[in-house]
Order: sequence, then structure tokens, then C-alpha cells
Amino acid sequence: MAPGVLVDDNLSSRDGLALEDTSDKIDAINVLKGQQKDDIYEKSKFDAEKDKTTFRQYEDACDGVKAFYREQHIKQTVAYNLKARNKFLHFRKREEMTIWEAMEKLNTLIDESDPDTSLSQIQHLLQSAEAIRKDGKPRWMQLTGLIHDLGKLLFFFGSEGQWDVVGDTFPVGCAFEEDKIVLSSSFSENPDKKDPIYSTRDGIYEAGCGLDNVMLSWGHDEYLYHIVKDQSTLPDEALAMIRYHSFYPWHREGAYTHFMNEKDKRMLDAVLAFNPYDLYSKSDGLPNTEELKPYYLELIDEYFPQKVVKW
Ligand SMILES: O[C@H]1[C@H](O)[C@@H](O)[C@H](O)[C@@H](O)[C@H]1O
Ligand SMILES: [Fe+2]
Ligand SMILES: [Fe+2]
Repeated sequence: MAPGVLVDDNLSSRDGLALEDTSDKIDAINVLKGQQKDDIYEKSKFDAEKDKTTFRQYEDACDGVKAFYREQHIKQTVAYNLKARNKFLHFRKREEMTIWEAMEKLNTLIDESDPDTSLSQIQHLLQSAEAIRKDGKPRWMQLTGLIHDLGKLLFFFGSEGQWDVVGDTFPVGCAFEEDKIVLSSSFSENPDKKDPIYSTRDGIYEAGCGLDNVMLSWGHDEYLYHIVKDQSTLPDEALAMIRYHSFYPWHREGAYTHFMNEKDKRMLDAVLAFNPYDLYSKSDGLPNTEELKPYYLELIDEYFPQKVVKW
């Protein structure tokens, strides 16, 4: 095992940015860190009228969704995770695109893991952002809604399929908490389940080590988290909303809490504040992309000052 890989990927965080970037950018980050944080925890008015029992019904899902999770739960291993990190975060020649161009590129992907929407990704992103905006949440959170699934671009950058792009996430390198993970029966065929270390509760980690140090199954959350951490001025809460939004075993089912540290307790609140806008906005009306575009272009520029993103 190479713990250095983990530390490099996850802990460089704001330090890297602070060392390399302009003082304007650092000022912007510091201002953001202190402001507009509490507004996000105020109980959401948005999901009060939703019938939550109709979402995430995996046992009743179509065969495609079941086949997706079967494949994902067999193939997400520590070995694959390390390989994917190297490939997608370190070795690839990155494409340059603005956020809006990325949204348009992603638009042809229909997510095979999702039992709740068959809308295109741009519509899902705008639905999430609009729900956050209508609920009066801060601008940085609206932008987080707009971009949170852009990591699915991995599908066009040489992923092995959808199993390493979409779907819920869970840690690798320690025992799978199968009763807290959807459609988990195929974990029995995951080779890591027989590994003498990876099959233990703490595996390659330590209790209380902090989720920053835990490798989550590879997919759109982790990939986008790194891009946004390195190339935007969005605050830590936004980074957590992105990195953990598919980590339902943790934020909804209470699994893997033994790895949490103090920071994770705060981040969990942020992720929970974000979740309704991601999940329950899927039943909202269709957003008018052209009408909304000018508002969001301005918002993107506010937090991605260099405009073009290296994907
Ligand atoms: O099917 C969905 C979809 O892929 C989402 O983007 C992801 O965040 C969810 O966790 C997942 O269950
Ligand atoms: Fe997602
Ligand atoms: Fe989403």
C-alpha cells in the first residue's frame, strides 16, 4: 500500500493553492471561509412537500440499475482505485474547457445507475442549482449544485464503463459495510473481500483518521473534487458537498463513522444540507437552459477566475 498517494491527493488542499496562487485569490478564499456558512444549515423549505418514499427504491429498480451495481460492487477495488487516480489525476493530458462547455459535453450521458431520473445531465444540474437558488441559499452553494455532477465527464475521458463514473460510493481498503450499501449482494465477488487487511473494519486506515485519508470508490465525486479544489475558490463546504454527495452509506445510513474526525462532523452537516437539492429536485419541472444561462455564466466566473478549466 502506498499511503503517500492518499496524502498527496487529499491533503494538499488549500495549501497548494495558497502557495502557488495570487494573493487576490487567497483573500477571496478567506472571505468566503468566514461568510455565508450558516445560511446553508437552515432547514430547507424546498423538500418539505416532496414524497420522499418514491426516491431511491433500488429493490424495485429496473434490471439496468441492478446490473450496474452488480458490476460496480465487483470491480471497485483498491488496485483499481490507485490505477484510476494515477490515470485521471496525474498522467492524462488534460482537456481545456469552460464549465459551461463541460455541461454541454456531458449532456449526452444518460446515467445507468439512477432509478429516479432519465433527464439529461444539464437538466439535472440546472434543477439542483435552481432549487438551491429558490431556497435563498448562498451563491457558492448554487454553483456547487450546478457543477456537482460534472465529474461524470470521466465517461468521455477513458473510463472503463459507467461503473467507475456514477452511482453511490463507499470506501475501498476496508470492510464493505454491506448492510448500509444499496444492492450489495455482489460484493461477495469483489476480490478485496478476501484480502486479509482490506476485509477488516479499519483495513488500511485507522479509526478517527478523517475521511480525507480514506479512498472512496473511484467515480465522478472524487474526480471533480480534485479539479474544484485546485482550480476554484469554492469553500471547504462546497468541496465536501462534491466529494461526498454520492456517499449515501455515510451521509444517509450512518456507516463508516469510525473514520470521522472533527472536520468531518462539520462537513457531514454541509453534505446533508446539500442532498435534498440533488435528490428531490429530480421531480421538478424542466429548466429553461437558454434563459438561465446568463445568470449562471456570471456565477461561474465568480469562483473560477481563470475561466478555462483543465479537465
Ligand atoms: O445514481 C446516482 C447518480 O449517479 C448520482 O450522480 C450520484 O451522485 C448518486 O449517488 C447515484 O446514486
Ligand atoms: Fe452525482
Ligand atoms: Fe446529482
